[in-house]
Amino acid sequence: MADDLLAVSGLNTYYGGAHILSDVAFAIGGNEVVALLGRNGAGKSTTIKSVMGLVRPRSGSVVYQGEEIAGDEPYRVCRRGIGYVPEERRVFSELTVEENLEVGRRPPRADASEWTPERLYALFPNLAERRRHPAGRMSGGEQQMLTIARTLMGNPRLVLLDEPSEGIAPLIVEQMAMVIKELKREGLAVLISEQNLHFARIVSDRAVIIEKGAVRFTGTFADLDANPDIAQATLAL
Ligand SMILES: Nc1ncnc2c1ncn2[C@@H]1O[C@H](COP(=O)(O)OP(=O)(O)OP(=O)(O)O)[C@@H](O)[C@H]1O
Repeated sequence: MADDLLAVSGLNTYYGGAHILSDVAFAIGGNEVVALLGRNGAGKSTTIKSVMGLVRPRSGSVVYQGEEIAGDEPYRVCRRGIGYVPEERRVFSELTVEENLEVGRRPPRADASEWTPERLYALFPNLAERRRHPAGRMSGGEQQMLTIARTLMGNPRLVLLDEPSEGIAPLIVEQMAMVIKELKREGLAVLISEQNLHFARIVSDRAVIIEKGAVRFTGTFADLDANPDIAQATLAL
């Protein structure tokens, strides 16, 4: 659609000779939260990495704000306004929380209010308390929060979150859900890869289910509930 912020189509990605993504297609509207669901190894991370330019798709199209970006270098994709939070939390463990945030700082966008450390501390109170602590001493969930906050310091228009709730304490998962809802209120678009259907349902507008590297379902959670066989067959429930 013309008003899609991101439109992926016919995406085929290989690791060596292994054909991982087969004609993957989906779109994200300008202020939409879309959940990319699928079992372990379904191809969620590979899809996100293909959008981000971290793996180069062999064929297909990734159109962002009307421009083809498939195969662009990751730093170029980032400069266009796409923020990426990888599955493995990568904080600079020797640096403090506030120093980690500074590492992510990029110029503000003309059409949105700038993310500052103070705004981020309001959104992530745990980080505020630990702003002068080395990031490596925080819990896994707090490090995940810091990775998201650092990505927001880059003032992205679209955020790609790879399995943000994985291995995180329930209380932090709840905070994460609040954060994603806040990003939507701020006008951002979010693509979130998840195995946790419950979490995805709380935070997302729509679901895209991927199985063995191919999209099996695209629709709302109401559509998904109306077809319980799909979730049963494609998700680890
Ligand atoms: N660097 C790599 N080299 C070769 N094969 C890979 C590589 N990374 C992933 N794969 C394979 O590609 C397939 C898709 O993996 P991917 O990480 O995209 O899945 P996923 O849906 O994100 O699952 P997970 O929950 O495990 O992250 C899997 O079969 C995986 O083993």
